[in-house]
Amino acid sequence: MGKDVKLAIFYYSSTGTNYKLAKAAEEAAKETGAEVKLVKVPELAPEEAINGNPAWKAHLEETKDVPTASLDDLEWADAYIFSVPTRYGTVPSQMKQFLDTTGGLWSKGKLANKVVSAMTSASNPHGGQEQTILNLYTTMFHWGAIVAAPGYTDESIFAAGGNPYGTSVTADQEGNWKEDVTAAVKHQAKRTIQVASAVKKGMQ
Ligand SMILES: Cc1cc2nc3c(=O)[nH]c(=O)nc-3n(C[C@H](O)[C@H](O)[C@H](O)COP(=O)(O)O)c2cc1C
Repeated sequence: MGKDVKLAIFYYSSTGTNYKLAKAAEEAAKETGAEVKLVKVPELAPEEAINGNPAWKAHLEETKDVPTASLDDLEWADAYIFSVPTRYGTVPSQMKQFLDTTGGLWSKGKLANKVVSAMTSASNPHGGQEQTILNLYTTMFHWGAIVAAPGYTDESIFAAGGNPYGTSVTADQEGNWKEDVTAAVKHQAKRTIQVASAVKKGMQ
């Protein structure tokens, strides 16, 4: 189903939850036969903030070999999945900084018709997950990308807390998930690829 699709998964994670979400999406995407890249956006926080949180420091060390996102990844892929933690109900500055470097691609129309969806995590069940995903999608609307939100297109979405905008998980301080959202992530990844494949064929 996805053999004709190139997917880039862009994530930011301080303590590992969004890395885990991104990895689950990567696994599902590979099952479709799609060509998949998993990339992290650069860390921007000062050393003292990172060193003050052992989980943050450990996660950065654990993922030091994950390739760093580039504008070429945006141009290369037909479809994107974004995964970011909720920060005061919105997108972390690390991801925003990456998005704010896309003006050159945008002005050449290179981001139009890319198929995208997004995921997030937060500490509280109503901590701003939906808002974060919608804020992320605002940029994608400006790109002329096609947002392939999961809606309620699969049973797994209900078991994952029922966020139709994109999979979200509530995670405690230790990173334990309050809901098992793996099936919803996998459905979302496959659906993003399925829509991307249809768009790509339709545009040819
Ligand atoms: C600066 C900051 C702001 C945050 N804002 C929220 C928030 O508005 N609502 C919420 O429920 N959790 C909030 N959190 C918690 C994170 O969303 C949560 O720890 C996230 O799941 C971590 O993801 P990660 O492990 O991928 O970094 C915040 C955390 C930080 C450090």
